[in-house]
Formats: sequence, C-alpha cells, structure tokens
Amino acid sequence: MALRAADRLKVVLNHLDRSGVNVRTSFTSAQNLSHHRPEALQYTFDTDVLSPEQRLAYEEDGFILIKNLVSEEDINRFRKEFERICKRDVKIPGLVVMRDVSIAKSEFVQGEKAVTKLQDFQEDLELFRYCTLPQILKYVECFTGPNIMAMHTMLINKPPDTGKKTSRHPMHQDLHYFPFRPADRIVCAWTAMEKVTRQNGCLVVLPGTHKGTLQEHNYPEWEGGVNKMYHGIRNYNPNHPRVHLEMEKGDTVFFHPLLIHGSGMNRTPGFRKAISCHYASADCHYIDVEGTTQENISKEVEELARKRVGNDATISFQDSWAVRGRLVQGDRTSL
Ligand SMILES: CCCCCCCCCCCCCCCCCCCC(=O)SCCNC(=O)CCNC(=O)[C@H](O)C(C)(C)COP(=O)(O)OP(=O)(O)OC[C@H]1O[C@@H](n2cnc3c(N)ncnc32)[C@H](O)[C@@H]1OP(=O)(O)O
Ligand SMILES: Nc1ncnc2c1ncn2[C@@H]1O[C@H](COP(=O)(O)OP(=O)(O)OP(=O)(O)O)[C@@H](O)[C@H]1O
Ligand SMILES: O=C(O)CCC(=O)C(=O)O
Ligand SMILES: [Fe+2]
Ligand SMILES: [Mg+2]
Repeated sequence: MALRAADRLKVVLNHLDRSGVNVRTSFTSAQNLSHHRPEALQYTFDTDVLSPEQRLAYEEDGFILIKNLVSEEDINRFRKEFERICKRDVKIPGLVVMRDVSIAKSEFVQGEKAVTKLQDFQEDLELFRYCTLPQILKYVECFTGPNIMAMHTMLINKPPDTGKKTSRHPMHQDLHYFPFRPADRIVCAWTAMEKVTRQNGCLVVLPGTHKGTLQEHNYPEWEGGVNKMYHGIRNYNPNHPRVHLEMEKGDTVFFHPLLIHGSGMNRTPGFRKAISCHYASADCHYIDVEGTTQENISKEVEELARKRVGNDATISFQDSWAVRGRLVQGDRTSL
C-alpha cells in the first residue's frame, strides 16, 4: 500500500526534523504541511541503512523486499548442507526434519524429496551462517535494535503438491507462535534460494495488516489434511488486497510478525526452497499466554516438547524458545 504522497512527505519531514536536518525549505509544499503535528515512526529505527522511503514503506506495509542480498555462492553452500542433512551424512542436535503430511506415513518417498522443512538448525554451523550474515543483520537492526537474538530458523523445501493441496501454508501471523514482546521488535528474514513465483507457491502477504492485532488461529478445515502446527486465521478479510511476492534467488524479504501471510500450492514439479530466520531484540520479554488466543499453540508445543524430552522435565512454551534462541549481535539482555 503506498502512502498518499502528501502523507509520505509529512512523515519524511518529521523524520528528518527529528534527526536535526532542516530540509523543510527544500520542499515546495512545506508551508502547507506546517500545521501537521509530527507522528513518530513506530516500526523502524534510523540506522542509516533504510532510506526514508524504505522506512515509510515498512511502516505502511509491514514488509520490505531487498533484492540480491544473499550471494549465489552462499545459497549454493546452504543447498549443499541441506542435501547432506537429507542424506543423513550429518546429524545435528535439535534439528527437526519435517515431511509433508500427505507422505508422512509413506515409506516410498526418501531423501530430500521427502523433506518439506528443516526446522531449528541453530546448531548447524553452515546453515546458521545465514543468520549471522552481516548484510542481513544490518537490516535486522533497523527493526530490532542492536541486541539481536536469532529465535527461529527454517529451511523450507516446499514440495510439488501431491494433489491434496497440503503444500499450501494457510494465512497466518507468525506472532501466534511467539510468547515474547514487543511485536514491533521482532522481524523475519526470508530469502529465496531460487526463483519463487506464483506457480511454485511464493509468499502471499496482506499489506498493512501488521497494524492490526493478533488474531485467533486454528487448523484450517482442509479436505486433504493440514501439516502439524500449520495454524491459520479463519476470518481474515478475503477482499483485502493481496500481494504475491515473486522473488529471484538471493532476494530477501523482511516482515513484521503481525503481517498476515501464507503461501499457495506448488504447481510445479520442482521443490521451492527458501531459508529464513526470525529475529527478536534480546531486550524483549516473555509473556504468559494463558487465557489468550495463543493458548492452543502453547499446549501443542508443550506436548511436542514432552514427546521429545520425556515426562521427567517440563518444558514450557517460553522455555522452548529460550533454549533454541541464539545471540547473534550485542548482549543477551533478556530473552
Ligand atoms: C530441549 C529442547 C526441547 C525443545 C523442543 C521444543 C519443540 C518445539 C517446536 C515448536 C515449533 C514451533 C514452530 C514455530 C514456528 C514459527 C513461525 C513459523 C510458522 C510455522 O512454520 S508453522 C509450522 C510449524 N511446524 C512445526 O513446527 C512442525 C515441526 N515438525 C515436527 O515437530 C515433526 O516433524 C512432527 C510433525 C511432529 C513429526 O515428528 P517426527 O518424529 O518427525 O515424525 P514421525 O514419523 O515419528 O511421526 C509422528 C506422528 O506425526 C505424524 N506426522 C508426521 N509428519 C506430519 C506432518 N507434517 N503433519 C502432521 N502430522 C505429521 C505422523 O504421521 C505420526 O503420526 P501417528 O498418528 O502415526 O503418531
Ligand atoms: N480455501 C482456503 N482457505 C484458507 N486459505 C486458503 C485457501 N486457499 C488458499 N488459501 C491460502 O491463501 C494463500 C494463497 O493461496 P492460493 O493457493 O490461492 O495461491 P495463489 O498463489 O493465490 O494461487 P492462485 O493463482 O490459484 O490464486 C495461501 O496462504 C493459501 O494457503
Ligand atoms: O515459505 C513459506 O511457504 C511460508 C512459511 C511461513 O510463513 C512460515 O513458516 O511461517
Ligand atoms: Fe509465517
Ligand atoms: Mg488463489
């Protein structure tokens, strides 16, 4: 969603005013704006990385796409490591290999064709390098501030749809999964590992929805089944403008955890790969989600944790994040 030109100008002026630059005289329509009260930018910090236009775009839309941010060489290395993991040449502590629900019980699909997603690769030195790339962190800092934790890591290998439409990711807000706040100090970096298009199931976003609140999430009632923990929002406005984020290999989108997004079916014979990390300011704090819309996911995560570590230790929703999060810049002040 583009801001109206006059509104953009107003916010830019305000931004520049607060940074001590007197530029009002350089804008022809400045006089007309002098009666406007300044509004603060809520979602971004001024670190000299984002241009005023880019800051405004994120404030207004809840995402920003940076082209060609990760090199071909790095992406090829991540891809090789992914292959090694799928062949079981390496075993990484904590890493979860997820199969698509439509083939979860099949013995006939093996190797990387059976893998929909790697999750929690924080102990894999090669893949975790993605989360520490300086050119990514430089942008992340604009949203989180200087103390940065990598909270959640994924390599998504969206499979060709088997005909059951299970390759879709329902519309959701990532904040549903996070028991920490404030939301504005959390951001996801998502990098295309190859060309992503509407055909192979690119990200679909509803611009501006980051300004709303966290919605109730449940399993969608999809005939062909739904992947574990793929909760979706039932009642999002189907008439809200949708943007399909088609991207080239290495392009990276940064988006707010309240931004409603999902991804469509993969209608191609190839696997659509992307690598992502959710970052949060280390100054964020954990919240109690009892009695909130997040209670369902909290119970589900605690149940999964119990299955993994056994009944002896109790791992809370909050603990599950505290043990997986890794500091990537600054000090681990809180999270
Ligand atoms: C000491 C530290 C402990 C900390 C542990 C904490 C764990 C917490 C995990 C929390 C994840 C939170 C996600 C955060 C997301 C952030 C925002 C991003 C939004 C999303 O990505 S939403 C999607 C998130 N999805 C997941 O996190 C799912 C992760 N997957 C898994 O955990 C496993 O792959 C899974 C699905 C549990 C399967 O376990 P696995 O042991 O590998 O498989 P089995 O073959 O033993 O099958 C067990 C059982 O599950 C069925 N199954 C398998 N795959 C699927 C599937 N894709 N969908 C649905 N069901 C599946 C399988 O058929 C078996 O069923 P039975 O009936 O036979 O028991
Ligand atoms: N019936 C549905 N209920 C809920 N969410 C859906 C439904 N169909 C699609 N979605 C979600 O909407 C987003 C876009 O999905 P969809 O498969 O329509 O892809 P698309 O790229 O819009 O494809 P198309 O070209 O067919 O419109 C995804 O997040 C998807 O999971
Ligand atoms: O890569 C995708 O299909 C979307 C993944 C996503 O939104 C998520 O895992 O939170
Ligand atoms: Fe998501
Ligand atoms: Mg559609």
